[in-house]
Amino acid sequence: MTERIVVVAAALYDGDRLLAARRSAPPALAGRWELPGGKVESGEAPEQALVRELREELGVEAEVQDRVPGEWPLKPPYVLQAWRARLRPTSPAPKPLQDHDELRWLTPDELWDVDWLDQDVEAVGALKLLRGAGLCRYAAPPRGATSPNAPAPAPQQNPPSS
Ligand SMILES: Nc1nc2c([nH]c(=O)n2[C@H]2C[C@H](O)[C@@H](COP(=O)(O)OP(=O)(O)OP(=O)(O)O)O2)c(=O)[nH]1
Repeated sequence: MTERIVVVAAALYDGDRLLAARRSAPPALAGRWELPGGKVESGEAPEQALVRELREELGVEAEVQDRVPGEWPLKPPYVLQAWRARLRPTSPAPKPLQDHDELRWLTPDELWDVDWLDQDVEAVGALKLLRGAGLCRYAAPPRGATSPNAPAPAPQQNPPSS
């Protein structure tokens, strides 16, 4: 059986803004947006791989937090996993040093404004499953929509007074 190789991706937050990175290569993926990260190397823990990839690709020092529930198959033998992360207070700001040609910090309302890679649509949709204030506004895009916007949550109904 072929070995599975995990690609780790960061849901890197600054407050409630999520970092999206536009791929510059390979040609088939260039121009599409992803959560930055890369392949876990032999002997590496996923969290270590993510810190390394974020340092190499963006020049940042990141702290990896909790895992985003789920796992998304890529071209075999790769599978995508995502982790919530944030910048360490002393970290430089991210720059597109490797593999990317543009970065965007997306507010919750802008989350679906970029053309995510197919599996990232699933991964970004799963961010709503994370615990944490503000994140409950994230929702998966409607099926078939090309540039969906996450709907605002329904206003909370007050219970009827008796
Ligand atoms: N990093 C990353 N890769 C993703 C995502 N979604 C997705 O389909 N992929 C694909 C693109 C690539 O085919 C593969 C990861 O390759 P990569 O080029 O980022 O990995 P790497 O930095 O370790 O690359 P390399 O050493 O092989 O050059 O997974 C995502 O959100 N983040």
